[in-house]
Amino acid sequence: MKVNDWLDLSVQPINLHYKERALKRQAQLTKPAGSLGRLEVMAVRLAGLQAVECPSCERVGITIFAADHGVAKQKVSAYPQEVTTQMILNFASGGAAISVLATQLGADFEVINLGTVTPVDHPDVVCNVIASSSADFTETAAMTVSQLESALGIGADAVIRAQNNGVELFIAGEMGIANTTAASALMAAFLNLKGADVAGAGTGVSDQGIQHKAEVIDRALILHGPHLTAPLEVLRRLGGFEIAAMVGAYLMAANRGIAIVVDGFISTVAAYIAIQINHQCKEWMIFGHCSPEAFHQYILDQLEVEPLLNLGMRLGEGSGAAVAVNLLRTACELHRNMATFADAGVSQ
Ligand SMILES: Cc1cc2ncn([C@H]3O[C@H](COP(=O)(O)O)[C@@H](O)[C@H]3O)c2cc1C
Ligand SMILES: O=C(O)c1cccnc1
Repeated sequence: MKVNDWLDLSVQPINLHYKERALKRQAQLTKPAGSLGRLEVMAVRLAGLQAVECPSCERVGITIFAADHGVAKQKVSAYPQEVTTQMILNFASGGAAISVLATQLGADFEVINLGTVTPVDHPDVVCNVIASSSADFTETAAMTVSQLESALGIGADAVIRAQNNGVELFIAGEMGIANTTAASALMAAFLNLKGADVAGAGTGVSDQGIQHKAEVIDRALILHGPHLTAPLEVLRRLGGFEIAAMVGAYLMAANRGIAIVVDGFISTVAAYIAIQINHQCKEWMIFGHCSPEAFHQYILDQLEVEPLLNLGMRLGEGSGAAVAVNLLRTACELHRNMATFADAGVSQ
């Protein structure tokens, strides 16, 4: 798909009939009205998304999009660039946090390498290499138009595969050393802010390191300034392959009608971009958690969404979203299995 085709991708409407039926069911369950709080809200929302009275979150699909960033050479991360490749191998061999969480959830788990400086060779890693890295956006655009199109398409294809495998809930995770700098730069461009407003600790850089990140972002904003207008052009200039793949995945999930659980800071920036392209796709997004990464809460506020969890998690990989699936499963179990007042002979 060409860049402009992404702007025309439709978003599937929510099924209001099933949402209404789920709401009526909730009213009949043996509890004071509203007493299960957001668990009720989530079950009803999922019913509208899945077009069933009793939704299910048993079939979860987790795809990790991984890529290196040219801006890493500006020393914006607490970790060296080769960690991207090392973690890809760790995802595939089961040792990463998201690998453990995916196993716990019984999720379909896929790792896609979109381009790393240190090549990856592992039978369980899907290699869709666009280039060895995105370009350093303090010097030039992070991606060419064709690289952006490839990345968006790789994300979308992952969702189509997940749907063909019967996935009910999709999580995009990311890995890419320096990607908090890219995510912060993207938000500065969208919200017309300065580096200092958006830069955070990422993997754990010092206060001085955060100041340096802010300066790197400011340099990029000056370089690309006049061109930072259309959302996909902002993404092309300041993003990265894995962030673009998440945008493509979210847009395709909304088009095909698959509920999404959004993860932390970087994923939320990708969700924000997808929403800038088509506001309706927000309906398909459940925000899993809030990361302590500076500025995550601000974006969630801008989007007027309330994440399910706030556990101080600042890992990425899709990990916060995966933990939130447990709550969604609980919401679905209660909705499906509680007795009604009539069944249990309880006075209403
Ligand atoms: C061992 C390790 C595992 C990770 N898993 C996710 N990230 C997270 O940290 C990176 C972003 O932070 P920054 O912008 O500071 O580089 C991303 O790759 C993100 O997913 C990790 C980072 C490390 C070091
Ligand atoms: O919130 C996140 O997703 C995050 C924060 C810091 C580093 N990596 C990921």
